Amino acid sequence: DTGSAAAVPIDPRFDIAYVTPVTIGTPPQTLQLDFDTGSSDLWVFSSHTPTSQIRGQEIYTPDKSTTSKLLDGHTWSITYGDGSASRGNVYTDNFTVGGLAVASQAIQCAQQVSSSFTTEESIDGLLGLGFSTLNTVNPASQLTFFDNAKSKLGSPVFTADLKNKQAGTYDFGFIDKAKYTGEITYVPVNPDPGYWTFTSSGYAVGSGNFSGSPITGIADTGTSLVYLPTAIVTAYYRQVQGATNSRNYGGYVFPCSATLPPFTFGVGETKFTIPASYMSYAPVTDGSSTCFGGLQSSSGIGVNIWGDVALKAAFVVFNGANPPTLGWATK
Ligand SMILES: CC(C)(C)S(=O)(=O)N[C@@H](Cc1ccccc1)C(=O)N[C@@H](Cc1c[nH]c[nH+]1)C(=O)N[C@@H](CC1CCCCC1)C(O)(O)C(F)(F)C(=O)NCCN1CCOCC1
Repeated sequence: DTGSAAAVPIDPRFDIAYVTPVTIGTPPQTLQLDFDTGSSDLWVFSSHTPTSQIRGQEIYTPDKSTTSKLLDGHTWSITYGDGSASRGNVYTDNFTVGGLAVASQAIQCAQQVSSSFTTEESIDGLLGLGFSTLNTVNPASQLTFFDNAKSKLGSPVFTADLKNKQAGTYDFGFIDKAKYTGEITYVPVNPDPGYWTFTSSGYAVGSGNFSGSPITGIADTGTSLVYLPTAIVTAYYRQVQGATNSRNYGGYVFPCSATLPPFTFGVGETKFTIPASYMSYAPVTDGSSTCFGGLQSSSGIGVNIWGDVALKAAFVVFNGANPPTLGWATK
């Protein structure tokens, strides 16, 4: 079997996140989930979420599904890097993504979500595509959709083709040659503690020389920006007139009128260039002439993160074979 579904930016102005339609239960209930390779919980706004915490999101109502089953005594609780959090109980039910079906997928129903989830009306929940070791369900951790689907897939892979300010695609079980150019460069993945961790072969700022220093980080579709070591980030913003590291805004900002250099990163012998237009994330507040950079320092995070700003510049194969690998191709 295979599956293919659109990854739609939640905001047409800047790519903060992407959502993908999924169906849950019988008859099918459609929700828009944020596919996140940086976590491994599949959780949804639900009939168990207090109405005071719901603001326009679609919800999953297990009682309306003839195939839902309560996973008795199981609970979950997750906190993300940006401090947002959610927790609740667990059902199993039929689940499909782009025509690919899993019979009894663990569906984590939110009984509590933090305010940043309530205010993000376009996200009805998350679909974790990290390794199942990161799943937070107690007393028995649950498998991700990808791990449940793997045995039905022609090839144990999913691919991310995220795009700038337009809909991209998540494919499951096959690699679409029409979505990339040249050859796919595969690199090893360290699946501990549960992220798609790989090592980039180096970077260049603008037309500067390529520095071949290895950068270990995670490929994370659920993170908007790129977070790299401070030395790389300061080298980049040294080339941006008026750039400063703002404590007030929590990162590098610059005049929106500034000329930005592109940023190149290596995977094996292949070079990927993030165009300057991706490197300006958004005005710090609506209408401001100060813009927040798409490249920020990872020093406060503890891990380097290749988020959407970088992933949009490539076609990425998440190969769930044993051992897992990551494939990168230009497009
Ligand atoms: C708007 C912005 C300034 C660019 S932002 O940084 O706030 N963007 C958010 C994503 C977002 C989307 C839509 C609306 C609002 C926010 C962002 O990039 N958040 C990262 C920031 C970060 C990462 N690290 C440090 N800071 C994050 O938490 N991403 C997680 C998924 C997000 C969570 C909020 C809602 C959207 C999806 C993540 O899963 O990708 C993660 F990997 F960063 C993470 O936190 N993974 C949780 C890993 N745990 C380990 C223990 O076991 C359980 C799982």
